[in-house]
Amino acid sequence: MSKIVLAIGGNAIIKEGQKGTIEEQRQNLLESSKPVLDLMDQGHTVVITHGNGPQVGNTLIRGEMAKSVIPEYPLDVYGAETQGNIGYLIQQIFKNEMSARNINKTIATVVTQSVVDKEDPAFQSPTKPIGPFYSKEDMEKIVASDENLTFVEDAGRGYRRVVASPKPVRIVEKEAIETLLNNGISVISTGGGGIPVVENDGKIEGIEAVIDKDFASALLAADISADYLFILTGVEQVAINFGKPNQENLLEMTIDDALRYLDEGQFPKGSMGPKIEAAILFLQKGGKNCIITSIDKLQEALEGKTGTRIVNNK
Ligand SMILES: Nc1ncnc2c1ncn2[C@@H]1O[C@H](COP(=O)(O)OP(=O)(O)O)[C@@H](O)[C@H]1O
Ligand SMILES: NC(=O)OP(=O)(O)O
Repeated sequence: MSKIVLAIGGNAIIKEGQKGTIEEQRQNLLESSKPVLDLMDQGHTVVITHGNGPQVGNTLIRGEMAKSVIPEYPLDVYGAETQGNIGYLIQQIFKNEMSARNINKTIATVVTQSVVDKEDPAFQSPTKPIGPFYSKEDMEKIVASDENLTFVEDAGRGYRRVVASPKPVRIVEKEAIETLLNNGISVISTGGGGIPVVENDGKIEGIEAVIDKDFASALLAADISADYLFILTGVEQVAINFGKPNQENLLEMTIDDALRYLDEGQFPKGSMGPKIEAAILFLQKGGKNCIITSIDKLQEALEGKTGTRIVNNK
């Protein structure tokens, strides 16, 4: 049986066009839970990590809009809020579904911190899209009212606010996660890439950013010697010439292929790019199997029938 890290995108929990109500998120997570429960049922050890881009952006807006009556919090604390919120939904849905399917397992969420380098150049140039998608017109109105805000066009889906996204260098709760796994407990962790923290004089403290959950998941998967890292997103396979008439879906890609396609601009920075870079990171840290696919194709991808497997050079 395998140890499998499953990284679920924030955009799979709040889908394009949805407002992000709790009912919508519950329904999306319930649908996502079924293929994951199948893996647990087969005896695999599962770690679920998840994105928080839409959720942390919404929480930030909530804080900004309410600031005349209650204090605003820093972005790392909002990240922690989303870990609790999403972890709660996932563990409740999984617990209920496990009971219904007679899967005798325990699942728990670990509030997880990821150490970043305070000198990371990413603090000087925000790249991580968070929160809702805006039309160009609405985005321009927001920028006119607050010129400190930066937006980018996100993979043809509209404009989103961007914040700094430094690279994770260490998962603080790694040992706690391993201990739970070694005792047969399924774990939800590293939500939103982990709460960003920096080390100062031997102490850790929060810093305002949103970490890419695919990088943090790759780091965690390597740290715990996972057999598989699955990066689960909105497409069944990675493609070259994505969205064009000559689109070609890829079943397998070596590190060298991936680097060449990245150079060619086949994988945009705000969407597929970080996933490919995270896959390379996992392999370079000794990982063997990284597969990018959609959650409904999990089983077929594990069997090698679909998904895109990123592999070491041959
Ligand atoms: N070359 C590509 N191949 C496949 N999908 C791509 C490619 N380039 C961009 N995409 C888009 O990137 C999306 C994944 O990024 P995103 O939605 O930001 O991730 P997440 O699922 O983590 O929220 C895919 O669903 C697809 O729409
Ligand atoms: N933190 C993070 O990577 O979130 P998304 O997957 O929602 O972009």
